Amino acid sequence: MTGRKVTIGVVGAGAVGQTVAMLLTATDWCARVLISSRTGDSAAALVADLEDLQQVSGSPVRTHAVEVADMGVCHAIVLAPRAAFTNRHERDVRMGGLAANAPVIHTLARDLGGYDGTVIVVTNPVDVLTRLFAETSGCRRTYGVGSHTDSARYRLLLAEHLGVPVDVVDGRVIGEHGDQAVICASTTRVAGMPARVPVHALHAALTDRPQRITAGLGRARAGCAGAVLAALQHTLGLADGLIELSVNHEGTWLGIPLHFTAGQPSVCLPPLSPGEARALAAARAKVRSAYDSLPAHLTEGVPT
Ligand SMILES: NC(=O)c1ccc[n+]([C@@H]2O[C@H](COP(=O)([O-])OP(=O)(O)OC[C@H]3O[C@@H](n4cnc5c(N)ncnc54)[C@H](O)[C@@H]3O)[C@@H](O)[C@H]2O)c1
Repeated sequence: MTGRKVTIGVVGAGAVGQTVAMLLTATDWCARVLISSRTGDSAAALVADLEDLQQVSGSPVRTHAVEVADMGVCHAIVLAPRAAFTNRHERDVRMGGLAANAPVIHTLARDLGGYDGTVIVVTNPVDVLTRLFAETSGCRRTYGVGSHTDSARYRLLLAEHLGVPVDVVDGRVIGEHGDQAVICASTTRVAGMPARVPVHALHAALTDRPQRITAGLGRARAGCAGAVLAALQHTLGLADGLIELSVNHEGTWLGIPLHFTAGQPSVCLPPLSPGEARALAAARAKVRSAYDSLPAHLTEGVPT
C-alpha cells in the first residue's frame, strides 16, 4: 500500500482517540480518519477540532464523524472506548476496567462481525479485551497494543539506570500489559553485550510510570498513541520489523514480539530463562482466569 490511501476508524473520542487522530493527521500515508464515540457530539467536536488543525497545518487528511456500522470501509479500526466508571484498583489498575469495559468491547465486536480489515484494541485490560473482541467478532486480524509501550519504557528506564544512550539498548517486555509483564532480561543487550538488569526495580518502575503520568495529566495518552501508529504501520504493511502486540499465543492473548513483513506477522519469541518462562506462564494463567471470569453471555457460543 503506497501513497496516501489509508482510511482509519477510531472508536472513542477520549484522550487516546484524540491523540491517535492527531498523529494520523500528521502522517504522509493516511487519507481519512472516521471517528465514532459514545455520543455523536464528542465525535463531531473532535472532527471540528481536527479540521482546525488540518487547516492550520496544511494537512490533506480528512476526518468525519460516523457510526461504527459505517466503518466497514476502513483499512483498520482502532478501538479506544472507555466505559464511564471509577477505577478503585490501587494495584493491577488496568484489570480494574474489566467489568465495565468488557460489555462495550463485546457490543463493538458484534457490530463489527464480518469486518475483514485490521483491528487494534487499546481498551484495558487490553490482553483480555483483545481476546474478547477477536473471538466474538471473528476478525482474524485483531491485535492489542500495550507491550510495545512497555518495551519502549523498559529501554528508556534501563538506559537511564546504566547511564547509556537509549539507542544502544535492545530488549523487550512481553506477556500481560499489566502487573504480570515479563521483562526479557536474559536476552537484553546493551551495545551488543549482555546486561546486568535490575529486574525487580525496573518492573516496579514500569508499573509506576503510567500511574505517575495519569496522576499528573489525568490520562496517559502519547506513548500509547505512538504505539497504535506503529501497530497500524506494521499490520497494514507500511513498515516491516519487530513489534510487541497482544495476539493469541498458545490459547491466551498476550503481548508477543511479532516480526511483520508486508503486513504478515511471524512470532519471534526470544529464548526465555527458566524464571522468565515461569513469569510468562503466570501471566498466561492470570489473563486466562480474567477472561474466564467474564459473565457467560459475553463469552459463550463463540469460537475458541
Ligand atoms: N493499551 C494501552 O497501552 C493503553 C494506554 C492508555 C489507555 N488505554 C486504555 O484505553 C481506553 C481509553 O482511554 P482514554 O484515556 O482515551 O479514555 P477516555 O475516558 O478519555 O475516553 C474514552 C472515550 O470512549 C468513549 N466511549 C465510551 N463508550 C463508548 C462506546 N460504547 N462506543 C464508542 N465510544 C465510547 C467515551 O465517550 C470517551 O470519548 C481505556 O480503557 C484506557 O485504560 C490503554
